[in-house]
Amino acid sequence: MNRALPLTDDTFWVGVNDRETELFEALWPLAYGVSYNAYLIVDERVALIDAVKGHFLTEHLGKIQASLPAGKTVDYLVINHMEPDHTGAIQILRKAFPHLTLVGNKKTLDMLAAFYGVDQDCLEVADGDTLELGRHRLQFHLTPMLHWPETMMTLDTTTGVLFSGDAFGGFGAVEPGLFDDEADRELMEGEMLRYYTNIIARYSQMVQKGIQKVKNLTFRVLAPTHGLVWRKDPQRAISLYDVWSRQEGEPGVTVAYGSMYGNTQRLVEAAVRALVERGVPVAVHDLSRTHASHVVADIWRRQGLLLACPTYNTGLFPAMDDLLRLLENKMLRNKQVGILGSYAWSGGAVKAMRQFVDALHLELVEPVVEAKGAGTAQDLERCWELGVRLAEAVTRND
Ligand SMILES: Cc1cc2nc3c(=O)[nH]c(=O)nc-3n(C[C@H](O)[C@H](O)[C@H](O)COP(=O)(O)O)c2cc1C
Repeated sequence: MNRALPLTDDTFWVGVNDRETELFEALWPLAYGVSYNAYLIVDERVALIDAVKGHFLTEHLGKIQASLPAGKTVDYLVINHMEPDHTGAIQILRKAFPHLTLVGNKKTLDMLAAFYGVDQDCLEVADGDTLELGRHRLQFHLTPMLHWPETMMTLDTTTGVLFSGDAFGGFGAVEPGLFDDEADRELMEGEMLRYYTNIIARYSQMVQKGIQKVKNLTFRVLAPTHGLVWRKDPQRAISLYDVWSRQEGEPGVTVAYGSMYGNTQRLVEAAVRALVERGVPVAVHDLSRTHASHVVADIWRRQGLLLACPTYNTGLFPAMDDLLRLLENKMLRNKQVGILGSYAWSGGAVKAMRQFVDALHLELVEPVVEAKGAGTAQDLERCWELGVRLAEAVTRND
């Protein structure tokens, strides 16, 4: 989208779509791109709410200039979040708008100095402070760890637009629709879950605190720094983040497995068959083929988890090791977990998966199956039984 889009009479989306970056944070694939949302409020004094990744400055500046009435400049840049995908263009923006004042809280200003050597023309704000632009009144709400320590939200109390920073954001470029009522909601909500699980999930408790804070605010449009702007149903975005941060899964099972030569895969198939025959929704991911960003999102979505891999050099198959470290870092909770593994002499993978389940206080669903090589008929029977038990576990509260 190469033009600014209005949210209200005098508030414009001046963000950009990024379809060039392959990996967000050099880690997470962007199959549908990502947007860096920035907003311009044109009043007696003009405020830019957040900016974009430095690489996209030309397009961003073009949109700002197209929205600025003749003779006006940008007076304030409100920094809700310091991550460089929103601040990378700050030094050039300061040159383009020489009277620009940078608005942030104490932690923002500390990071501004550290990231860009900027300590002039800054306005420090605290929780609840306001800034008058003329007709518009901005109110700042600190929301630490959503998703960095300095993150805050800015509420325009005049128009009821809540600029929420990374909170309630999602992956996915907004070219096919900036607003929730014009976009492919299913696709964008899937990308939102992937954003949540990959970027925000570790701070789920802080998300809960943020949601409590947001519930006390009066607003009608929710405008995050990535993904859709919610003007029709902002509560939908909040309820999605609410469910994800409480780690309430749907009644289904995500299977994450690794297998070099097919032995573990056969064990998995027996368990999956039992689940499918009981009508339990199952998503199966071969960790050697599917990027962890998708696997983690699916794990978050469902109540049940089946982990399966062979022993590799006395421990976990490396792709499983990576996945478990990620889940540990994201503080996975509230899952019912089954474990399967294959080995040839010492074993080790099953023990490590068990330790993971114990360390995260997840619920282990028995039987745990550790088969030697291809496994016996009894091993396959036990895998089937595990599938039955998992099905019971994830549907017992239905
Ligand atoms: C590189 C490599 C390392 C392995 N290390 C171990 C090991 O330390 N201990 C063990 O019991 N089995 C080990 N195995 C054997 C596998 O765990 C076993 O063959 C298993 O059945 C393979 O399952 P898969 O067909 O699902 O890949 C290793 C196999 C490979 C290829």
